[in-house]
Amino acid sequence: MLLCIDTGNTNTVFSVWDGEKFVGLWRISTDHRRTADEYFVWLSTLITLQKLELNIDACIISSTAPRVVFNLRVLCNRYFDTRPLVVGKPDCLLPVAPRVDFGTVVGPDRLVNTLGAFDRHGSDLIVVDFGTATTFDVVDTDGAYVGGVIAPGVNLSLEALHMGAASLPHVDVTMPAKVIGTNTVACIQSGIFWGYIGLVQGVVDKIREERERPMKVIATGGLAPLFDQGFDLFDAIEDDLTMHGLRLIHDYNKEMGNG
Ligand SMILES: Nc1ncnc2c1ncn2[C@@H]1O[C@H](COP(=O)(O)OP(=O)(O)OP(=O)(O)O)[C@@H](O)[C@H]1O
Ligand SMILES: CC(C)(CO)[C@@H](O)C(=O)NCCC(=O)O
Ligand SMILES: [K+]
Repeated sequence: MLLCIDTGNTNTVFSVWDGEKFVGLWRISTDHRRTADEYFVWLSTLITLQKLELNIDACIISSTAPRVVFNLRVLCNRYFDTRPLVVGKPDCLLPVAPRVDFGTVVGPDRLVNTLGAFDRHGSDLIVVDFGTATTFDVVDTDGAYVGGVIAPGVNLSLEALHMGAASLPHVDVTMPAKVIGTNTVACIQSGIFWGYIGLVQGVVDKIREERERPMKVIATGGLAPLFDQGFDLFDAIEDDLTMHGLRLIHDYNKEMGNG
């Protein structure tokens, strides 16, 4: 069975592919100080609680936080007796290479998302990920990542308002009933919600204009459903896109006789 690990800047998600489906999905906050032993105690407790019989014999990691990888590698070596594939490292093969400026290190989450989305939806895609950052990844006809857009994430923007302005409280994002807020919280919620609707719509339109062709929009990340309430922004929402991409990359490496 394959253990897939997706480390974002805020959360790290673990899931296991049993050969037919993903079993279990476990989320822990990202912290580079967490040791292999800590991960294992946490993970094995949850696996036991769910009465799952897991035989992990392969691991793949995507991490947007480079410092976290060391301890995740130790986890895979020590507790699962395997050498993990790490997306973005030279010894992890990708079905198609990204086409970006020389020397650019593309976020591994973006590479994984684009490969996952290309497998399910074919070419000419815009993948929108509502994570710590809100990213737009453009997928070309051959499935290659050819660039995109990085904007601050929704929760990061809310946090920044609270941090930077003494009288603004911390607010959770929701869809406000009206655009014009009549109290501070409603004003912030409106700014964030309608601001991001406008951001997504505007960026998608601009990308389509620049590419001069129709492009499907695939959304992923915890907040994607919130921004889809009746606005027709996305052709599909897939909460398992990153896990799907990780599994594909693992299978591809196996096919190529790598690891
Ligand atoms: N209504 C909501 N308001 C605030 N946060 C929400 C809401 N719904 C979901 N979330 C958050 O979305 C997150 C899940 O999203 P996701 O895993 O895509 O991104 P992340 O963990 O924040 O970022 P990263 O992947 O960069 O670490 C959860 O942390 C959850 O708290
Ligand atoms: C943009 C984030 C933070 C989104 O998770 C991540 O993909 C990242 O750190 N990327 C590196 C820079 C780039 O993708 O061009
Ligand atoms: K993510």
